[in-house]
Amino acid sequence: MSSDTYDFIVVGGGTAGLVVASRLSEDPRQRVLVLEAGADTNSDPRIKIPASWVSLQGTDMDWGFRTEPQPLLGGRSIGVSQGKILGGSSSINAQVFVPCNPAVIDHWNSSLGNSGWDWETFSPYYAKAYTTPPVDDSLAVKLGIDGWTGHSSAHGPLPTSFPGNPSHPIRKAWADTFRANGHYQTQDPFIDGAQGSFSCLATVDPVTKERTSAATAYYHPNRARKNLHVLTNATVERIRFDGEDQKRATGVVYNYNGEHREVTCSKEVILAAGALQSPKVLELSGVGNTKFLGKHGIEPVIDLPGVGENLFDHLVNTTSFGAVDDLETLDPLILDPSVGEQAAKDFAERQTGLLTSMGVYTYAYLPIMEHISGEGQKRLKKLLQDNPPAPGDGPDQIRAQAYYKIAERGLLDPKQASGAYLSFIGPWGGPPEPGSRTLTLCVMLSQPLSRGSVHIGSKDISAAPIVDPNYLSNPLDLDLFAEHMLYIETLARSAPLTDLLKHPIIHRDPASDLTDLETARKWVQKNSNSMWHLGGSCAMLPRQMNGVVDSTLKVYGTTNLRIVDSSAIPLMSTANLQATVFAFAERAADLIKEAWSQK
Ligand SMILES: Cc1cc2nc3c(=O)[nH]c(=O)nc-3n(C[C@H](O)[C@H](O)[C@H](O)COP(=O)(O)OP(=O)(O)OC[C@H]3O[C@@H](n4cnc5c(N)ncnc54)[C@H](O)[C@@H]3O)c2cc1C
Repeated sequence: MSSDTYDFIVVGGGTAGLVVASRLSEDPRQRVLVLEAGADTNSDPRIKIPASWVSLQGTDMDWGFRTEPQPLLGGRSIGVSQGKILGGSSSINAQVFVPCNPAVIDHWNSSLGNSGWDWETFSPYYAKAYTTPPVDDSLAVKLGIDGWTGHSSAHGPLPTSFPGNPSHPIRKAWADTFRANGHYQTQDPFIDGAQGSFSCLATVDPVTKERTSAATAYYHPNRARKNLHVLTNATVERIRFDGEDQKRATGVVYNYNGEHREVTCSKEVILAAGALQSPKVLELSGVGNTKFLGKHGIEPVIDLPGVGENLFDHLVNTTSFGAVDDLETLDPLILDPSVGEQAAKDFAERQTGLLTSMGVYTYAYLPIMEHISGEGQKRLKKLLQDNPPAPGDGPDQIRAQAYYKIAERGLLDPKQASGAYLSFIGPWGGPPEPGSRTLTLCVMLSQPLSRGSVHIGSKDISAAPIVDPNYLSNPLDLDLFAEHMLYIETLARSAPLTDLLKHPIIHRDPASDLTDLETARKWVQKNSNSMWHLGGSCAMLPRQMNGVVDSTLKVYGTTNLRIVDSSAIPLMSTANLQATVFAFAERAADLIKEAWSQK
């Protein structure tokens, strides 16, 4: 297809971009162009093999961004990887596929003013995106999901599976430990993922055992469509507009192999460059805080002070324990080249073995209030009361007040998850110890109150954005996180999970032996890192809260520019983000189709 005018131009062929492009191009009359800065290197074995995900960071398939030094993380600047490849971050991520808690999605509507975005409307879009793997009764017992009263039945393009060794003892031990303490999830979390433990799905094909992604599931099967054109190695520099009060996006300027090109659209420009670069494309196009743009010599087109603000992320922290000698873990894969060779052979010839595992099998969404003393509960409540948002009726204050109310109602509620726990069968963040096995327990702070920003540092398209998530800047976040980390110590001593660990318990890093709140706070600051779940930087919020897109995902002040990726998500997911991004993009595609079928 050679045409310089398309109906739709999608900026960024990542997770959300490819979902939307594939759905819009189902109608052969719609001509859809996707411009992606990365290449289609999805056949690289490092992408395909589930266990290789860690080795992708820092390669040319990762934008390799880092944060500004974070004062509350001891001044560390930490890595915030983002996929630079067709498929975006879904092609380099850790492949965990878990849903958000329904109460969080309901807040998008009830507390954040996005009419029509609640669990009832949104949850069918998870099912539209992925396919559930077949599970018979005996497999359900091994996976620890035999107590589920309901299983989701989804038939979307994205194949998923319970990855790695289905009989791995962590699954049953995890399920039985949480059954014993009353926090076992009683049905598939995609049906009503309230809280509790579960064996998690992964974007790993149940047959080939290879990674699945937006590229393999949404683009590759449809690449023969004559009306879908995907151009890789094409970096969008800015969006062009015309019109007076309401701006119309007329097309984009992009760089292809060093050459500046332009392409126009008759219907919409759809921005899907991810949480760190959708704001960048807007700012380079003159959409953002006018005063800030002026400082960089960019002529303002639309004054939208919310662009690049409200950035959120999940911090993750871990404790690695010495595991019993016969536990299957990833340590030998890293330590012993002969194990690596055998694993490669098993994977290639039989699609079995250690390489089929990304290392994460189990999750638990837990409320902290149930696990701490009355004194601890009082202290957390007081911290919340002592750190209210700034008073006032400016848009930033109204937004901060809305998030604070959500925290008041949810974060300290014993029925709602404030942390997401997971196990990793190997060392996380450090090298393995020769001759020993490791089991790591990890926590993400589900709903931090701290917010940061991401902005351009200059007009130069090739310059990295300035990323400042402002981690732990709200004092409640630090203490909540520290309390969750302390609970890891309780879990490590709870049967039958504790039977998988060596006794007396060995903490791989002595500083992770958390005895009280103060040691836990120190460990949180020293050892927390990004879980790469960035979002919120072009949030779907009312304009009175400095939102960037309305509830149809249209950028304020424009007639035909939408944002469909993680940057538009207004309140972060309970745990990992990709399932929610896939569902969000599926809904976005329906909204766009609806809008144009009415015209
Ligand atoms: C290392 C890592 C591990 C993760 N692990 C998990 C996990 O296990 N489970 C989970 O649920 N989530 C995980 N995530 C998060 C999840 O993958 C992301 O939240 C989600 O994929 C983001 O989707 P997106 O569409 O917003 O952005 P992306 O998928 O990142 O897509 C943005 C695309 O836009 C392109 N682009 C950017 N700028 C331009 C431009 N100017 N012109 C053209 N193209 C451009 C990028 O190259 C990219 O392809 C992980 C993320 C990372 C990075």
